Amino acid sequence: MKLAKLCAAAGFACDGDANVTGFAIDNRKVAPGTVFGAFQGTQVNGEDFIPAAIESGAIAVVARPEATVEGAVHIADPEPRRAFAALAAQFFTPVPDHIVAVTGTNGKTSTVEMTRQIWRMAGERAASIGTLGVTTPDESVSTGLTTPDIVTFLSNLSGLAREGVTHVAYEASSHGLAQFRNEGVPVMAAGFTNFSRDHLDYHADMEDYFAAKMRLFDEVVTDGAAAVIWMGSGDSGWNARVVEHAGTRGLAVMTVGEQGEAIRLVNREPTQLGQSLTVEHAGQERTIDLPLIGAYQVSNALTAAGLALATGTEASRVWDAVARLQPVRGRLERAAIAPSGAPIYVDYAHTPDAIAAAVAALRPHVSGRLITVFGAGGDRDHGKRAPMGAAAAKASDVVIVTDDNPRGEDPADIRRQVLEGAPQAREIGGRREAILAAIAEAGAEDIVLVAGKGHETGQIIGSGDNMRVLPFDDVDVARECVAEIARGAA
Ligand SMILES: CC(=O)N[C@H]1[C@@H](OP(=O)(O)OP(=O)(O)OC[C@H]2O[C@@H](n3ccc(=O)[nH]c3=O)[C@H](O)[C@@H]2O)O[C@H](CO)[C@@H](O)[C@@H]1O[C@H](C)C(=O)N[C@@H](C)C(=O)N[C@H](CCC(=O)O)C(=O)O
Ligand SMILES: Nc1ncnc2c1ncn2[C@@H]1O[C@H](COP(=O)(O)OP(=O)(O)OP(=O)(O)O)[C@@H](O)[C@H]1O
Ligand SMILES: N[C@H](CCC[C@H](N)C(=O)O)C(=O)O
Ligand SMILES: [Mg+2]
Repeated sequence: MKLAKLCAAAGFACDGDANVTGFAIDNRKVAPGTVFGAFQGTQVNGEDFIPAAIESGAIAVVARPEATVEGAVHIADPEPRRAFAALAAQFFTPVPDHIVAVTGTNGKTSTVEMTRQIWRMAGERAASIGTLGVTTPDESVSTGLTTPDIVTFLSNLSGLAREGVTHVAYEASSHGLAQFRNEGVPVMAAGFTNFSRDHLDYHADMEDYFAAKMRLFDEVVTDGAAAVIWMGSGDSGWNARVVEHAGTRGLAVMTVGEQGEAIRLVNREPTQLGQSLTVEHAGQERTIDLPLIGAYQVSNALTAAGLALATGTEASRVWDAVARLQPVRGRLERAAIAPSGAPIYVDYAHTPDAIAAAVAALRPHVSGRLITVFGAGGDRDHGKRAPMGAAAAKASDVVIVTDDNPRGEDPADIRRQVLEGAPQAREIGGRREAILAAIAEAGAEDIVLVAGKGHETGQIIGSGDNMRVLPFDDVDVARECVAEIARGAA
């Protein structure tokens, strides 16, 4: 496509009859004919790479008006990331017809994954994009980030459309929203799970973090899109504020939950293998046996149901699918059974709220003690560490504080900060040793919860040039520890 035509389609004025061959935000990925996005980042200023990008064949550079661009067209915009997204979206077409996005502090991955499952069971060709990577009807590929960079995101979407995928649910992280990493495509429904402390290393405060998430409703979704918003019984006022944002934008608001109007959770009874839900939708009350444990998965499943309904999936098919949902990898996943008989669960809880939710999910199933093993990630929000400790200590019987991706920090320092919230907890630095100790001590009536890493397959040690990722998968390690204890006992 010619540059001028692309600009016009995106609402920019620019000259150029050169053919655009691609888009890049890293000068090392520029090939002849590329449009280069030069952004000021947290590590370096992308504008410093403009000459190198032009040297490699960039025909146009999207950058702030004050940046210097010589030898290529300067597409100047005070918000170059947004402008770049708008342009690139004209290039990577077509995209699937039914795109929905989910934001919130916890539950995004679970909700997009469940939305994908519901669509698939209803007979659609569906995919999801998020922390677990890109999951299509045929395969799953990791991207390394929850919300990939804009070029990867848009090229994935057009690639999915080429493969015949018609329905996509993607996870919109606050980083992704703040950096315009997921713009330009028609989003027909947006979901909101919940809001609580996280990422205050990146966002100035809770209001700033919330404002990043609200861009999804204020700006990213198409006019008239649906807004599927969880409204639980114990929610903080944040969810009501999302309803206000959606209303102001004129979106079709669907509230879901105990306080929901479109989908109302009337009752929830834990059963041995899941929970029995009474749900009211479109004037009809239904009982659904959800084959998953934990109140938090009910929120995610019903939000996913709302998104599927908002994209036109027939109600009876949606509710049938909810009753057949498969567990999401690393979210209350039962990894193994200890030789004593105690089940060992792996969960991705890495915020104070998520730890509280994971512990609460298991509590009704424990007749003995709940033994919780977890740590906090390095080079991330320090202020969430003590509250994570407190959340674990409040509702567990035994807490073991260990390591979780120390990155560039001293792991002992991170543990000390977590222990400030859980002074009675035990400290065992090595994650394998901690998991082994928990399983070894668990009796037949106990449950072990290993929180924080979920589906992750590595422990990140060091940063910058010294960063190493040591293979580490909580599910595998739990199984190995069980085998080791069984061997020792034999
Ligand atoms: C803090 C953060 O979000 N950083 C992300 C951001 O980097 P940045 O824009 O600050 O980039 P930078 O490294 O300063 O470089 C500035 C610009 O110069 C360019 N550059 C740089 C070097 C060079 O030689 N040439 C060049 O052109 C870069 O491509 C970039 O465009 O954009 C990059 C490209 O999209 C991301 O890879 C990078 O993620 C880093 C690795 C990261 O760890 N991000 C985490 C915190 C993150 O995004 N997490 C969220 C939230 C998870 C959740 O809660 O679900 C996620 O969505 O994954
Ligand atoms: N609706 C919810 N309410 C409270 N806690 C939840 C909810 N859903 C998930 N959690 C907790 O958060 C953890 C992470 O869930 P999930 O991966 O779905 O969230 P996420 O928003 O994608 O997280 P991330 O921001 O890291 O990508 C779960 O393992 C669970 O402990
Ligand atoms: N085990 C992880 C979870 C990280 C979740 C991710 N979404 C983030 O905060 O970037 C850690 O703290 O390292
Ligand atoms: Mg996620």
